[in-house]
Amino acid sequence: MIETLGLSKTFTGGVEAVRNVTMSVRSGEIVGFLGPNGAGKTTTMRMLTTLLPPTAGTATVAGQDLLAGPREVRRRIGYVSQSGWTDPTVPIGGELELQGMLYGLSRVEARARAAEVLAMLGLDGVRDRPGGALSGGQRRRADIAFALPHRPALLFLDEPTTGLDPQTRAHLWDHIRALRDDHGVTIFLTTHYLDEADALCDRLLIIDHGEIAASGTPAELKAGRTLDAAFLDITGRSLREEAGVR
Ligand SMILES: Nc1ncnc2c1ncn2[C@@H]1O[C@H](COP(=O)(O)OP(=O)(O)OP(=O)(O)O)[C@@H](O)[C@H]1O
Repeated sequence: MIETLGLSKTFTGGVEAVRNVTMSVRSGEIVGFLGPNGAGKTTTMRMLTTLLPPTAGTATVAGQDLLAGPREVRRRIGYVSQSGWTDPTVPIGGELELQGMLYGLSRVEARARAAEVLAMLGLDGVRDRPGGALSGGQRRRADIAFALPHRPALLFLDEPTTGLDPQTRAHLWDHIRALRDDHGVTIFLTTHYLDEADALCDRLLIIDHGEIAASGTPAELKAGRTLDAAFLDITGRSLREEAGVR
């Protein structure tokens, strides 16, 4: 579902945010992309979602060449950024219908698809509420709903559970699992919560200083340690942002 070869991004000014990343994500997996602050997670995700051009390397995303067919890639993926898309002032059901029409559905189809997506995420009861009148967990699920009207095969989630309480996070994991189990959506997500990575993900990729530092199932990476201990063994203990490392 995702194959990259030597994917790299150097920003103007010389910051090598992503260096020579070669990785793969198989269809039907939930893959967690972990790394310290500034490691290159969001930059990688923005390249894979066509929002940022790579400076080197190639990638195939959802069966399409990223560089040759970015529009085709966009048709086949959904992306939820850290800040989300939900407008606090607009009722989510109507907004979802509009999104569906933007993706080329007729009004009738868009209404049916909006109802389907709201049901998938347990939001049927709040379809007439504006984003600002939703709880934190409902709001994050609405953010995900806005990435689904066009039935993407692959969903990118950038820190989907940041700021949610433990109960709400666990509830969101159930919805993310159901997207994969019941609707066949492959999931690629970033998180700083290692308990979440352990509980939710089939496989983990750890990026550090722009390079893949480790990959494997949670059990393989842990190898008898906690995932926190494994993460610190792999990425070291130096602070990143304060130290201005790069
Ligand atoms: N537009 C930009 N111009 C210059 N440097 C950038 C730009 N965007 C990101 N960077 C730098 O690239 C590096 C990787 O940033 P990125 O946002 O990909 O990290 P991250 O792993 O997502 O971090 P976090 O966990 O804090 O969200 C950092 O050093 C960051 O400062």
